[in-house]
Amino acid sequence: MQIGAPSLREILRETGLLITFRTKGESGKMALSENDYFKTLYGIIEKKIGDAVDIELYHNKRRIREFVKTAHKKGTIVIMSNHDFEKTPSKEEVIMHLHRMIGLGADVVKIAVMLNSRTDVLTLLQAAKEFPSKLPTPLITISMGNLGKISRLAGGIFGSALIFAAVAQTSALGQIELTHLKQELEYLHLN
Ligand SMILES: O=C1C[C@@](O)(C(=O)O)C[C@@H](O)[C@@H]1O
Repeated sequence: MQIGAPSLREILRETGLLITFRTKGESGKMALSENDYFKTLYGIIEKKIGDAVDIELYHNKRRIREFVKTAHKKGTIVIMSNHDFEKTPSKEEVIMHLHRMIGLGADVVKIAVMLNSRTDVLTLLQAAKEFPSKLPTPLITISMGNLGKISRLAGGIFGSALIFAAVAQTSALGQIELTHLKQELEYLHLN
């Protein structure tokens, strides 16, 4: 059964709802023209479908800025995201991407990168730890891949504010199923 966002809103009640349209360019299912991408995002905030909306950093920067302003006027939180499905960039690059998102007005900044070695997990956690905690902007960092589960479980200790979990189907490598994640965090006292 598929549930549309408006009825999800009713089911979730007080629980925050983040709406994401993940484009093919960032490993989603559908490629959209730049116009259609922004049209979709504006539709989300005009209809106030969610409490927060995801916008991908790689789109047109002028349009991103305009969108963020409108989203704020409509009372929607903007999570800006960047995905690298091939590699983990250097710690400096990760931090630079996060700062770019802040510069574009993001309320929450998010980066998900693919790991190719154990060192990559450490690079990402280190970037999260070094990202200035004085900034009010919450940060989400994810290492994708099986070993990246460590970053999902321990990210909070290093400054990451949110964990993505799977309910029916995973949408990224290393994503943990929700009931397992809850149990593991409770068991490890990491929640
Ligand atoms: O932004 C995210 C998080 C994610 O990249 C993850 O690694 O859990 C998976 C994406 O589907 C989702 O949109």
